[in-house]
Amino acid sequence: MGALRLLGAVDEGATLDEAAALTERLPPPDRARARRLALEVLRREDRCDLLLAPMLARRPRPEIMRILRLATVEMLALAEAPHGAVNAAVALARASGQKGQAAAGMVNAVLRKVAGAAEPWARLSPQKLPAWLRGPVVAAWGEAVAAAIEAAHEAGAPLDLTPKGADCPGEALPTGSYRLPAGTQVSALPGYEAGDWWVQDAAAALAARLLDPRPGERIADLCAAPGGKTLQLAAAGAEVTALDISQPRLARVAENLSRCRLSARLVAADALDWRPDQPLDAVLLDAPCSATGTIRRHPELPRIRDGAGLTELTGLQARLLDHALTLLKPGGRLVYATCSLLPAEGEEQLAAALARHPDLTVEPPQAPGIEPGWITAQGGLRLRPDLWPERGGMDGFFIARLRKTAGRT
Ligand SMILES: C[S@@+](CC[C@H](N)C(=O)[O-])C[C@H]1O[C@@H](n2cnc3c(N)ncnc32)[C@H](O)[C@@H]1O
Repeated sequence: MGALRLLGAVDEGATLDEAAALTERLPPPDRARARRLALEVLRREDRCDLLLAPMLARRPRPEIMRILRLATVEMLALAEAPHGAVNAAVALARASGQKGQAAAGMVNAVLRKVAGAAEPWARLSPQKLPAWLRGPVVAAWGEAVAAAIEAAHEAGAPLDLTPKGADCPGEALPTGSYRLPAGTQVSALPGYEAGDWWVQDAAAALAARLLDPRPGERIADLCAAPGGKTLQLAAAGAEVTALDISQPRLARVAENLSRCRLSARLVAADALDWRPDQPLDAVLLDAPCSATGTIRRHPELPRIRDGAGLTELTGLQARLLDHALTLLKPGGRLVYATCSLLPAEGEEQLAAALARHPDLTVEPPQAPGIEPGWITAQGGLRLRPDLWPERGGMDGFFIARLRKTAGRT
């Protein structure tokens, strides 16, 4: 029932995080299962619809369609017992208002067919990216990479941790993050209370690693919330100013710093209006973006976004980058990052910044575990969900380390 509420809210345009209040009253294990099921369905909606279409005389109303998809995913993707999934779906259909009684018979008949459809299900391809995103991805890396990204999106994301010091649960990754299976209960892991680590995707953790913060350096994290990168900078001993335009989101940075027993100066402000008292050694600019690199964790994103507003976003990214450069001392360094699969927010931003600022140079990404194939011709780092397939992938990111070589950029 909880998963259906979440899926209904996404159909209305909400993100899963925004819809979370709908399951707030459920006991924690039920709430976790509702979210997990909703994620698994959202990763396979198109696949469900393709399988179901020939089994349906006509497309049922949205609520019944959601019940059918949920039971299909339970049986065919999660290998749950058919009789339990079918009975639960029939009960949900019955409970769904006056027309539910009539729909219950159809739901029962269709799901019995679905239970025997493992072979056609396995032949269906993973859900395609929406056209506004697929076009630029295919143009940049080709059809095979787009298909591999789609497969990675369907597979979902493991849980990655960044260690504060040496101790961290999970399997060590070459880049310094630690990996645990998806669905691991974070608060039950050793070191949670002590703040020995924090949750952060392995790709996201590379932005601060490329900046290579040193003890005592004055560094600003200009778009800091919820704070994963601020924690990395503070753990390295830098004197960090963590800035975010959103006060509520900045409160999450404060919580995360407090759990990990780290400190930073917090500033709620528009980065475009902010200046430090003295020029900075380094700036981390993890700019607001389409977040299309995080679809493994937010599979509803392609459903509720249509690519509108991208021009405004890329304009803001360029203005933030230009402003960030003015905050650096001569010779200072800046890492620009976006969790995006769109070259317009990554490779093209870097090219445009280099054209606008002749005394800006790109420094090759240097950090343990970086593979040569991830480095672009211009010296940026292009990370995609289809990389590390044998390890469980990573989020999509573009990261570039820049050096301001002279006084003026
Ligand atoms: C990609 S998220 C940052 C994630 C963060 N760096 C981390 O690692 O946890 C982008 C952040 O930029 C903030 N933001 C957007 N526009 C901003 C602006 N003009 N000035 C400062 N922060 C801004 C948003 O509130 C959001 O928290």
